[in-house]
Amino acid sequence: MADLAVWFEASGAIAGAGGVTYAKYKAPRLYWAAVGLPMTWGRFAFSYRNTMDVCGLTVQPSGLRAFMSRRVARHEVRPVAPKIRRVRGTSTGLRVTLRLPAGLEPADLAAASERLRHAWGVHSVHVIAKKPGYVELRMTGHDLLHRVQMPKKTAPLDLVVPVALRDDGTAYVRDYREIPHALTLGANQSGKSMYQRNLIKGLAQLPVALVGMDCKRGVEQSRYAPRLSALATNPDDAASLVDVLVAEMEDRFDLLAKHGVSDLWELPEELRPAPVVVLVDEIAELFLTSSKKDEERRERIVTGLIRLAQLSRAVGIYLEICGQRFGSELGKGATMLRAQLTGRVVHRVNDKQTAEMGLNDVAPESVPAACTIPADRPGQAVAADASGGWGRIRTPYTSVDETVAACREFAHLIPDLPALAPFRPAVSVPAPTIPPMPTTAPAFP
Ligand SMILES: Nc1ncnc2c1ncn2[C@@H]1O[C@H](COP(=O)(O)OP(=O)(O)OP(=O)(O)O)[C@@H](O)[C@H]1O
Repeated sequence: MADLAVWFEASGAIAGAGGVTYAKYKAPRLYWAAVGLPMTWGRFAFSYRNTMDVCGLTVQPSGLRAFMSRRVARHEVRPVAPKIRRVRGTSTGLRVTLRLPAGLEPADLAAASERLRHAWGVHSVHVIAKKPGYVELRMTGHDLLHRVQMPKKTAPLDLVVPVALRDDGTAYVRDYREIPHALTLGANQSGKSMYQRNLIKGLAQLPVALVGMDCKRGVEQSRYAPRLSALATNPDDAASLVDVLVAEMEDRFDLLAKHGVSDLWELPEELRPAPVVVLVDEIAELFLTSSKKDEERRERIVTGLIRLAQLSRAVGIYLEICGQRFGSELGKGATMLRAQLTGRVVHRVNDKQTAEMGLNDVAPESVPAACTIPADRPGQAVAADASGGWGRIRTPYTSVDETVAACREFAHLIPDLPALAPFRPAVSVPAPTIPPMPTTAPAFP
């Protein structure tokens, strides 16, 4: 009888351990909520003081404090660690707000983040400077970019579009008012189109005009035609479209001058023209030339794009440029245009030089991260901007059908911009579903 009880206990324990291991790999969120979070919280609380000590994240106490400790409390003077202000568990990790003592700065904690992650047994530790004197440690329990699940309550709003997930569990958003122009780079099959697809799905829901330039005969963008205000599918049309956009920009500046304001957003709402987002699919196609005539066209396009990139932010025209490479090999004007595109997203690249083209001028320390994106992680990228900040992101998988459905659903949001009307793409109406032929003759009464 006793043997039977031991056998039941042992098999129960083995089944439990098996279940926990299974959950760890197959249902990491569940595992984190049930096992990972309480264990990590406990380990953090128990070892915080010592970990800070051994990681060199403490400072010598001030003279007064040392005096008080020795004379009043009569105990040994200990170095001072950051004070814990708040600890909060989330569905993917643990967040800790710390008050820094004088002498420590956020960069000190960021430099020790690899040591902290090992000490507390978590997947990653990110250090975010919240306000002067405070930092937030964002720990994640597992690799969130393995299977991307966007945080709840992320929806496009104003001119902010959630496009991907950051590896600290927050949403990576494309905020056009903060970073007006951006460049997305990556090798073949690295996930550039998926990035654009997520972006278009989000932008489709906002009251903005979407302008496509896809000189690969429109294979990528023509399916989004129901929501596009304009589409150019060859370099000649692209040149004319760029001319129209430059003229639109000049008209908008006239409008600003007439009302004595310097920015589109300062205009009263009823007078404010709709923002325009220009999505260029493969930038190299606009730079290529094979004859003298092509060179004139290229000059027109490049000069127009540079003017837009330099001036159009104030009038609500934004550039979103995508390509495999974007360097001086594209010829005159390429690096000048690139310098104006201050938002950067670099997917897997074939060579270090491409990563440097995308990141060296904004966040050079992120180049190694872009060079080590594995080939089996399409959609993963390094996102950086002119503030010097950077991070790892990955887009969620979004099918073409989902984006096309969003374009159809929000087709009524296409703003009225007469200048773009000649470039409005024809929308193919889906063929009506014909009911199958009856196999037997209908029964007549
Ligand atoms: N975030 C993601 N999650 C899962 N699969 C993805 C993700 N992003 C891209 N993929 C897949 O990777 C493949 C390549 O993606 P995509 O077409 O976006 O790459 P690309 O860089 O545009 O390629 P190309 O330059 O050859 O057109 C596709 O099969 C796509 O479904």
